[in-house]
Amino acid sequence: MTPADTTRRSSPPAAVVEAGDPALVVRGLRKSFSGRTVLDHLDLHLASGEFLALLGANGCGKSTALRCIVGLETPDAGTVTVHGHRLGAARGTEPAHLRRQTAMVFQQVHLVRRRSALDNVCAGALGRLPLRRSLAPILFPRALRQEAMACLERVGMADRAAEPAGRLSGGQQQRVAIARALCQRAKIILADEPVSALDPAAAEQVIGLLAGLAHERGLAVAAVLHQPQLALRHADRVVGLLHGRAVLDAAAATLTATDFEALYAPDHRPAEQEPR
Ligand SMILES: Nc1ncnc2c1ncn2[C@@H]1O[C@H](COP(=O)(O)OP(=O)(O)OP(=O)(O)O)[C@@H](O)[C@H]1O
Repeated sequence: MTPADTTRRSSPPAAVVEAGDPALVVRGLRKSFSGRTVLDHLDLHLASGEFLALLGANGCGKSTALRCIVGLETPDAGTVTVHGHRLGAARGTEPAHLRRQTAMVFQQVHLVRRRSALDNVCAGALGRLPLRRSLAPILFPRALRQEAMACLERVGMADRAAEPAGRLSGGQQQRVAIARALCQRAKIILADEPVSALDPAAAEQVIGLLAGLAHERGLAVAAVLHQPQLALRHADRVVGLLHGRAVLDAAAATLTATDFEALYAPDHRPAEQEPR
């Protein structure tokens, strides 16, 4: 099967179409590092209520795509539109409430290990707290603590709220990181390999949780995965990247494991390029 054979442009699920404007639209995203093309006119869209799995071989540009979308990298070209608002290429210029609409969850959870799970979740709201309130956890308002506890409840971690994050298992820490994204009140969650360090049961739980947040809360959720079977079980739609381009974009229900072979075929792995 050639990469072209894997290309399927299908409509998103009916519920997604009814949700109206996509939460996130990426058009023509390009990014090079030292003259080496990593993203090559990448197009991507994500609707509210949709759980999208982003797959592809090591080095095909998945993380770079998410990092460009949230502004951790500056794309060379292309546009990112969040809920109808086009974000600037030089990020940080858009209103803070727009920036907060998108939260990123990483494989490395970036929790403060010695602080409680609850404090870590409260930290998701720092961007909307007055500065003096955000300086010390003891100043977190009561209402915020209640909201953070509700977020922990949603991810099944309320009973560990007082536990230092560093004492939790990898899967539990990942769930706390997702609760922190909820406390940010993000409408879009982008998860970069959220389960790569987890055992199969914990991975299933975390991916099921992300899918649930999309389907039950109407969040737009995209996760980079290295497990096609997880994607097939939980995702509404799968996008496959090859050399920084989306070569597969199809409803998960229409795919089988063989549809992913071209993404991982050795001769299709990113080659060392001559700088352009
Ligand atoms: N800041 C950077 N500077 C230079 N090169 C980078 C930088 N970030 C990423 N790259 C390169 O861009 C390419 C794509 O990296 P990226 O992390 O996006 O791939 P990926 O698809 O997420 O891979 P993996 O599945 O291994 O995490 C790689 O060759 C990587 O070395």
